[in-house]
Amino acid sequence: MPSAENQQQLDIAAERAQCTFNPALLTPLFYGGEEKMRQLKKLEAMIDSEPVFDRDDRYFLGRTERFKRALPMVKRYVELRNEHGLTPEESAYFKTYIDDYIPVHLHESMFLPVLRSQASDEQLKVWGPQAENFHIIGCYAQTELGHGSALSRLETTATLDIERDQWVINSPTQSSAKFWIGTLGKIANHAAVQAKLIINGKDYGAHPFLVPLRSLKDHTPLPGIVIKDQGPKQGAVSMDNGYARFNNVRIPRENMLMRFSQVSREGVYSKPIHPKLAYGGMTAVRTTLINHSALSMARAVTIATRYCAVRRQGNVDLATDLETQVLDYPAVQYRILPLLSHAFATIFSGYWMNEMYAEYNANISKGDVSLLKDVHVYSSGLKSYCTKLTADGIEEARRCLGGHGYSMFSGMIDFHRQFLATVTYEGENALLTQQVSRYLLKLYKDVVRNPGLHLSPPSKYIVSLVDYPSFKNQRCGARTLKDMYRDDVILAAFQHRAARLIHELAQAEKSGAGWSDLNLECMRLSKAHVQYIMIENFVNGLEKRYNTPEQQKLYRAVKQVYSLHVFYTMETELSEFLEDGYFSPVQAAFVRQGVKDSLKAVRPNALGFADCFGFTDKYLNSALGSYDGRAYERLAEMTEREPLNLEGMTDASGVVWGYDEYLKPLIHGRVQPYRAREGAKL
Ligand SMILES: Cc1cc2nc3c(=O)[nH]c(=O)nc-3n(C[C@H](O)[C@H](O)[C@H](O)COP(=O)(O)OP(=O)(O)OC[C@H]3O[C@@H](n4cnc5c(N)ncnc54)[C@H](O)[C@@H]3O)c2cc1C
Repeated sequence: MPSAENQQQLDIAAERAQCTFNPALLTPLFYGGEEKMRQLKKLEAMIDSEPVFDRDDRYFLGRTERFKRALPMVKRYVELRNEHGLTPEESAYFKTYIDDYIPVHLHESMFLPVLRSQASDEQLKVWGPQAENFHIIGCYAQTELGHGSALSRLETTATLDIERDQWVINSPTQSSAKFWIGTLGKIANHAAVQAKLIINGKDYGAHPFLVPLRSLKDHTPLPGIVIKDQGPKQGAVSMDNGYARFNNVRIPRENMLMRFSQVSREGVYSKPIHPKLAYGGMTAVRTTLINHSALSMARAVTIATRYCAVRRQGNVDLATDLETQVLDYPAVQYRILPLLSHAFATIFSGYWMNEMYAEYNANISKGDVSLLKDVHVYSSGLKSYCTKLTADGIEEARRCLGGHGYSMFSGMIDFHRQFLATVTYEGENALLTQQVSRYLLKLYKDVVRNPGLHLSPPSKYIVSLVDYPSFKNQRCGARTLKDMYRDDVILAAFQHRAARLIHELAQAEKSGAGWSDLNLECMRLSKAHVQYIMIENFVNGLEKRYNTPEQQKLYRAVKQVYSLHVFYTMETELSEFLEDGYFSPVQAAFVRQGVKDSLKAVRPNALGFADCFGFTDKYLNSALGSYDGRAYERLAEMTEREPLNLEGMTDASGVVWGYDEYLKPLIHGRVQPYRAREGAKL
């Protein structure tokens, strides 16, 4: 009988042997295609060979140490980027792979996109090269202590001094201090500051201004600016999120970012062609957060699947005397395998969103804003849904690891803490659902007025509401469980549910409810609409990429994951399919059976799917989720590096620091014995 350690290797090998497809064929999907994958894998090898990015002792470090480690990483990252001429995409991947939120992250992910999209061509000519080369290191300063989501209530002001041709930046109150600004606390020397633009006492609302923060000569904060790191946080440990207040800080008029709105030398304001253009940078980041969600979910699934395949616990097989692999318990499968299906659903929607964003970007440079609303709404809806799904999913996957999931060595905790902030930044998730719903509601009203109105494909289903009496009588056509697997049946069900929720929101509004009273309706509707889009993107993406005769094995395997995603999502939202009679109780039972059948179908390939994401062991940094399945050995190896076990905290004979002073007196009875207080009951 093999030892538990050897059994783990046997188990992982047996899991690989039963996979019906070659996982390596799927890996390019998660890296943007074959060619890109090759490049990115080369990049990973380069990073792994650089000691400065070593992560072996990361879990033992506190905030100050992590920040100190991050600074050499920043310098080396920029050196390598320049030396190898990394593209923006490769640079972004570089920072993903080092897996620490280094303090210049926001310079490239937020400040530069804002600069590129909001500065005029002339401004970009001057600032662009300086920022690209990290002479200017920037941050994006929108949020204030008092207001984040309510942009119209920001208090920081930029008042035009026409005579001196300057803006005067002020934070008049404590609540107007900029807060939460990544890269601001210690590193940035410039900020793109959102401030209320004021000319001759007239407030034109928030606009972006380029404000120098620190001297380019010696990095000292400039006069009139109080600037600090804001303190410890749940995650983003190495990032210097910061606080800043401005007291009559003067910048040239030309430091207003003037691509979309301008102010002339005479103080004349010209407004943008579309008010939402000022927040273009946020849309770009929301789009990238969809792919980031997919990869983060995939990471959690990789660790959880591998560990649950080698962890044996409970029921014993009398023939082999082996306990059951925990991945064979339906209750474990039900918590892990749907997460795998969500990772696939999210990556397909990420590609869909990337394409839409690229088209929008190309159009906008020609002054065509026709895609702006779709891009804004779909990036908001998907960001809101996918980041929540992933934040919750990682935690669920961690819990599936039992006690060892609570150890940092599981590799689940550090990256999860970092991920958690995505539900809040770039638009608080619950609030984003209002924007999606408002848009759908408007489309509905427009299409009722004009049934011939052109609707973009993801919202075409709204037309079905025009003939409401017949919409009301729509019913799901599935007669058997097999019917329930049909794409037309599935899509019709999700379309009907979303359309019904639009109608209900419209009715609630008509009956006089204020917008604030409709928060829950908005959350429900946005989720329903996004779930529909994700399923449509999943099925389309799969057909587009893998439906050739040579790829049949792959196609069949991923199609089972697709079915799991569909049935699991339907089951989670079952009441919304049942409440207007669209599903019958029999069809609801089909859905539940579909979940069970899909779990069974996906189970043999679970490890193949975990492998297909292509994560390196270095990146996962997990004792439990490494490729070779040696979970117990790695867990024990990692404890060797725990500082409490090392010299300084434990002496050569194994005795802990402080023993003589604090423990010996207790153990040797040199502390007065316990005596109960008089009258106290024990
Ligand atoms: C790690 C991290 C990094 C960040 N980096 C940056 C950065 O670099 N630059 C920057 O400018 N900002 C940054 N932020 C700030 C972030 O963008 C804001 O925290 C976010 O926009 C939410 O705003 P808030 O904190 O004011 O929350 P609030 O708006 O106060 O929200 C609090 C609660 O109230 C609810 N709520 C608020 N308004 C409504 C409403 N009208 N209807 C219904 N519910 C409502 C919200 O849903 C939420 O649950 C960062 C935040 C974090 C956590």
